[in-house]
Amino acid sequence: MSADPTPHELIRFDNVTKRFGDNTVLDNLCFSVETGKHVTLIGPSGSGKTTILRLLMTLVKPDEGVISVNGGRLFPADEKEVREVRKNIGMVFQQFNLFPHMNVLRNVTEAPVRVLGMSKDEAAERAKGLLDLVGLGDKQDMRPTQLSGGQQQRVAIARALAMRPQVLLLDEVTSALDPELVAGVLDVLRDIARTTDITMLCVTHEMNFARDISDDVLMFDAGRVIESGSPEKIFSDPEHERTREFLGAVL
Ligand SMILES: Nc1ncnc2c1ncn2[C@@H]1O[C@H](COP(=O)(O)OP(=O)(O)OP(=O)(O)O)[C@@H](O)[C@H]1O
Repeated sequence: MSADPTPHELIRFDNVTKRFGDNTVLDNLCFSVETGKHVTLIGPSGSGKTTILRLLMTLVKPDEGVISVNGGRLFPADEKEVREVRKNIGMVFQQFNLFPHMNVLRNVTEAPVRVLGMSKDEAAERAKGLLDLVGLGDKQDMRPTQLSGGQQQRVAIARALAMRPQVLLLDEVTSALDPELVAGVLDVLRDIARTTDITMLCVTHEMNFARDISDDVLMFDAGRVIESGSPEKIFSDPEHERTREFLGAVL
């Protein structure tokens, strides 16, 4: 298989292997995500889903293989190329990791001003639009500690979007939230999926959410994609025994 992405492929993993010591977490993994699509990774705990997102954020490096994003290389690549390619990628983590000493508006404007060189006025104007989008237009002067976990996570979503990424990585973004706060965050993400053209790659245990927003669902097991398809196909008529077992346990 050629390691060059086609024009429609925003993300491409070619024979990517990642080991932690003796533990082969990703095993010659191949998959791609087309521009504008919403793709969800599902699978048992420890199957390597979060590791995929961490590779895309360059928080860890693969041992072998090629990772491409938007036609550029993340691996193997020199630092300059990695910096350029990384600008296409935003991520929301389980923990919101907001800057506690900055108010909500500044949390959203800080990176566009510092990293993209955006003027403070332009960054503030865009941030206000994004805070409206996540339902927090009236909270811009608050500190993160004055907000609920769900509100903090919505600020983290606005902060990721403020960098104008082409792809948004979502790593179990509701798993640290109290149950009553989950729906508000997922509704915001559903809106973003519906109203923007951003590409999304999600790891989630929220199967109804996955069913709602996904164009494609990839089922992982032991570091490989064992089955992929539309949510209708994967959730209603899975082919693989491991997928049936997994869905039987979580649905
Ligand atoms: N920094 C690390 N050092 C050592 N082992 C690691 C590290 N990060 C992940 N692992 C191991 O890699 C495997 C895959 O982890 P990963 O977090 O990608 O799985 P996951 O599918 O996202 O699981 P979960 O659904 O529980 O979050 C696990 O066995 C984990 O212990």
